[in-house]
Amino acid sequence: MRIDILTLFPEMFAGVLSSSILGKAREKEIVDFHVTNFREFSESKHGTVDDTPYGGGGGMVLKPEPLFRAVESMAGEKKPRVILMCPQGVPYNQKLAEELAKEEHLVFVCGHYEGYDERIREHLVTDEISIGDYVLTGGELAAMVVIDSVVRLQPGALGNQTSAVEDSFSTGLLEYPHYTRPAEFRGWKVPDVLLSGHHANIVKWRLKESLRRTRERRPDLLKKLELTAEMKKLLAELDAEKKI
Ligand SMILES: NC(=O)c1ccc(NCc2cccc(O)c2)nc1
Repeated sequence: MRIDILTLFPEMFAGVLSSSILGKAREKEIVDFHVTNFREFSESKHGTVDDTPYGGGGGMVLKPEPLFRAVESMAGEKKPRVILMCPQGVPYNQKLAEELAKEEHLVFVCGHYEGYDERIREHLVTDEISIGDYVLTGGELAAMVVIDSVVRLQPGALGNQTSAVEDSFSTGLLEYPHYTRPAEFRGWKVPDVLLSGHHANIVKWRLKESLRRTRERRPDLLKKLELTAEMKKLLAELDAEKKI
């Protein structure tokens, strides 16, 4: 997978793209990152990339031509998904991460709050994505969030220890509680079932705890789920426990 990032602050990406899972994915050639300062594509000798808005008003607007030239310089044989990170975008979630993870080439456009010339939205960008209802100084941090969640889904990215399949959200439920050694820490014990070695009971306990946690913290997620018979049975058990 090739990922291009268009930004005025390329230095922001150095650490993130060379650390941890993203760094390893790059070394394993699972992903090929290219960070470009789109100021290099400005036609003016001063590298101007924004200008005052037609119709007056404060702030500056990002000019279309540097971004159009930058994207056109990197388009390969297939037209890439050109993603604009902005608060007005489609709310990002794991489902969209899984969709983007299937793409061969993604281009992220990271702009700053001044705003974008509408022709960028209308004729260059294929997707507008928001990572949440809040405003950041620029699209860079939002792009890093999307890139992280997409690259970790690439085959081979997580190594064989972990798998993205059991993640929260991939099952549609929140994760069950995790424990590791010691079996008792300051008097706080690991649930016996996890020490029992009884695999079927452990699987059942984990599903029940995921259901408990999801029902408590994110009932909205539970509503969206197609409940299996097993899940309905466990939810009924949780209800019965609550009544005791
Ligand atoms: N929630 C987000 O994904 C998000 C994305 C970007 C951003 N800031 C840059 C920007 C870019 C464009 C318009 C605009 O209004 C702000 N802030 C928040």
